[in-house]
Amino acid sequence: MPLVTSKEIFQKAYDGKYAIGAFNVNNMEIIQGIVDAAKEESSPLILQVSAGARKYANPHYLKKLVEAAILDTNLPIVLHLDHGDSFEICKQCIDDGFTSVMIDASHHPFEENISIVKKVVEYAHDKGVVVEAELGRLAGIEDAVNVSDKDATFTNPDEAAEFVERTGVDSLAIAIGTSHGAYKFKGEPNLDFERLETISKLLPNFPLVLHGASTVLPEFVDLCNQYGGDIPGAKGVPEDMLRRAAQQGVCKINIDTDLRLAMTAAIRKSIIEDPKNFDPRKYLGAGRTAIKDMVKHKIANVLGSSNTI
Ligand SMILES: O=C(CO)COP(=O)(O)O
Ligand SMILES: O=C[C@H](O)COP(=O)(O)O
Ligand SMILES: [Zn+2]
Ligand SMILES: [Zn+2]
Repeated sequence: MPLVTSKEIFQKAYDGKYAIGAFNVNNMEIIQGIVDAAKEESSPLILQVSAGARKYANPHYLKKLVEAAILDTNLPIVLHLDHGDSFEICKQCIDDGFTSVMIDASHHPFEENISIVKKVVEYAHDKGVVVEAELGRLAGIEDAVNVSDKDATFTNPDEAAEFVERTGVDSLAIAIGTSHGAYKFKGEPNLDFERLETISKLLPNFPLVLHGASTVLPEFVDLCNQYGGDIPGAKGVPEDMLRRAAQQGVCKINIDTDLRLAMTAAIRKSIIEDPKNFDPRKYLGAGRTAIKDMVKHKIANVLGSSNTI
């Protein structure tokens, strides 16, 4: 099966009130862990590549690894650019065969965001590629940019409706209180579900996207810390809030931090518990299994996309 766009997958998810996981990929073990999990769960999948991942792994390697994953599994896989910050990087990925790109011009003023997104939409749609944009601004670390809490802004529902209408974008990332990374809340976790409800009412039958949606499961933070890590006070979005969001028009849920924590915990544990080992396959293999288990858990127990192919 060739790579697919998210169009039909999102429509089914919207109607079925579940969400598709968009998982960040950076190397072979991460890709294999995610894809094996989706295969066992019979779930569609979005593999997303950030600019940082392209820099780390070399775009050609990542593309070929994703192609290998399809050969191996026959799964419907969307290859998506995460947080493209310019028309140029979106064009590059479209020309490289990505089936979906995110143009994140959310740090620009409203009108400028619209005109950058329109340009990407025009180029992408012409080539059968779908586009995600962002309105409002999440706090946390995105590539090299650290958005402070005071610079973060929630999505304005009326602007969201106007933005979608004027850009022709296929999906929209919204800011309702999530943030990137492992430190999402200082106090009790809280998302603005009223705002989400208003946005989804103004945009019926339109797929919304939730970034910064890792749960930061305490057992994995504890495991990292138990084996020499130093990750104090990490906190994420509770799983029941993600389930609730999936009922309200959120069709794509972005997860990176939870994979990083699971893989790091497993590798730390493997290295410490087996000090005589110096074969990378042992600890990277443990990391890959941890990714697979985490993704299976997400698909089956949080996103609800098992057996939807
Ligand atoms: O939104 C993300 C990637 O675009 C990832 O979010 P997390 O840091 O919560 O995993
Ligand atoms: O949005 C952020 C993702 O977690 C990607 O992170 P990265 O830019 O460090 O690859
Ligand atoms: Zn952003
Ligand atoms: Zn993101």
